[in-house]
Amino acid sequence: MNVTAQSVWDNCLSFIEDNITPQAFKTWFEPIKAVKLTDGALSIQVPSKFFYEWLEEHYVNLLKVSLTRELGENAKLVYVIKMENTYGNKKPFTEKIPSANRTSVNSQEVDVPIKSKNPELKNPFVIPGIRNVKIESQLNPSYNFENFLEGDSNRLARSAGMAVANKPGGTSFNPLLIFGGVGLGKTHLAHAIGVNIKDNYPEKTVLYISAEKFTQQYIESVKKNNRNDFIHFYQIIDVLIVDDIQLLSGKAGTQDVFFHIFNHLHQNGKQVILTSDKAPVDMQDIEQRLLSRFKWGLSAELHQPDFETRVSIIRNKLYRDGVEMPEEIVEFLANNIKTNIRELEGAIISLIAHSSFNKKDITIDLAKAIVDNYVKNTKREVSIDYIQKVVSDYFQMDVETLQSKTRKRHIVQARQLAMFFAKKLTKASLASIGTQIGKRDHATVLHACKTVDNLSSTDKQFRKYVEDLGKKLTL
Ligand SMILES: Nc1ncnc2c1ncn2[C@@H]1O[C@H](COP(=O)(O)OP(=O)(O)OP(=O)(O)O)[C@@H](O)[C@H]1O
Repeated sequence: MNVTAQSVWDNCLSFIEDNITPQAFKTWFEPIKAVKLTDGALSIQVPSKFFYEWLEEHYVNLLKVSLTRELGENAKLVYVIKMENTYGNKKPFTEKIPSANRTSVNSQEVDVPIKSKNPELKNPFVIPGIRNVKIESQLNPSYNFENFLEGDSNRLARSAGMAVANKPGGTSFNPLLIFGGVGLGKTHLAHAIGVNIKDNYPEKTVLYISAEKFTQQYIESVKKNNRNDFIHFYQIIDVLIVDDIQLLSGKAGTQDVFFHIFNHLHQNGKQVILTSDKAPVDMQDIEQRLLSRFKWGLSAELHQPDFETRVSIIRNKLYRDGVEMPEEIVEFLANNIKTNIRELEGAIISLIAHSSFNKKDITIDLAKAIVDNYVKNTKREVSIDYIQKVVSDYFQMDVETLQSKTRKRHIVQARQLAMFFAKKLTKASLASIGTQIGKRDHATVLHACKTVDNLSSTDKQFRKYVEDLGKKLTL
C-alpha cells in the first residue's frame, strides 16, 4: 500500500479521536494538515505557535503513541507553524525557537524527534525554552485587595473575588460578574483578583482586557484573516478578565467569538471574570445564549458606598499620599460626594493641589469651593437603576412596587417620574427605559414624560416632587 503523509496522519487521527473528547478533537486536531512524509518524519501544519505549544503541553504523549504505531520507534514529527500574530500583548511570544530549527521566513519548522538525544529531557517531544509562552497579564498592581476598602456596599463582590483568587476555576463563581454604577470600583476589584491570583499561582496565565480592546483585536483578526489564531490565543488563558462586557452590546460577531472562547475556558475549568455597568438582566442587545452564561456563576453588585466606607476610602487615600486633613473636612467630602468613588478621589486631589499651589491650608471653605466647583463641572452620569432607587426611596416604596403593574395613582406617578428622569438624565432610548422600568414599551415612557411636564406646570405639589427629585439625582 502507498504510504503518504495523509494516510499516516489519517490513521493517527482515528487513534487520537478514540482517546479524547469530540470537542477537543474538533478544536485541536481538525485544523491540522498533513504536509509531507520524508525519511520517517511526518510534517504537520498547525495554525499558530500557540497551537503547537498547546499540542506539546497537552497531547504530546498521544501524538507520540499514535505516530509510533504508524512509523515505528524512530518516527519524527515536524511542526510547520504559520506566521504568528499578536493579541493583547505588548511583548508577544518573545520566546525564540532555536535558529537551527527555523527553515523559512513565512513558516517555522520545529523538528521534534521522538527519541531525544538529550537524556535529561523527560519528554522527548519538548524543546526546552519554547513551551512557556509569556503573556503579559496587563494587570495594574496598584489595584489590589489591600487598598480596596471593604464596606456593606461591596462585601459580597469583594468576598467572592477573594474566593476566586484563592481557587481560580475551582469555585461555583464562574464566571464572576461584578456589576455596578460608574466609578464604584469594578475595574479596581477585577484587577485585584487578577493580581492576587498571580501572587497565589505565578504559573497561571492571567489576562486582563477591556471589552473594547477585545472587540478591536477581533475586528483586526478578521481583517487579517486569522480569526482562528485569535480564538486559540484566548483559549489557552487560565484566568480571563474582561472589563465592561456590556460594550459587546450590538456586536454580533464579537459576541459569537466570545461565546466560543467562554465555552472553551469554562469547560476546561478556567476562570472567567467579567465586569459590567449593569446586571445581565438589564443588558441590551446581547445574545440570550451569552446572557444565560453570564448568569451561570455569581453576579455580584457594587453599590454606592455608605458614609463610613466613603470616610475610610478618603482616609486611606490621604494616608497613602502622606497628607493630613481635619476630620471635619473628611466628613464634609464624604457627605457631599456620594455616588462615585472616582469623583471623591478627584475632589481630594483637587483639594490637595489647590492648597499646595496656593500655599493655603486645607480649610472647610476651600473644601466647599472645590466641592461646589467639582460638582458643577462634573457631568454626573446616573443609571436607571439609581433613578428608580432614589424615586422609590423618596416615595417610601420599594423598587418592585414602583415597577409593578398596579394603577394606584401614587405608584403610577412615581413610575412616571422615574421614566421622566431616566429620559432627562441618561442616554438610554425610550424603549430601553421602558424595558428597565417595569417592562413597559416606549409609548408608555413617552406618555409618562408628557404627563410629568403637564403636571409640573399645573400641580404645585407635583412640581415640588420634580424639584426635590431633580436635586437628589443631580447632587
Ligand atoms: N472600595 C474601594 N476602596 C478604595 N478605592 C476604591 C474602592 N472602590 C473604588 N475605588 C477607587 O475608585 C476609583 C474608581 O474605581 P474603578 O475605576 O474601579 O471604577 P469602575 O466601577 O470600574 O468605573 P467605570 O464604571 O467608570 O468603569 C479608582 O481609583 C478606585 O481605586
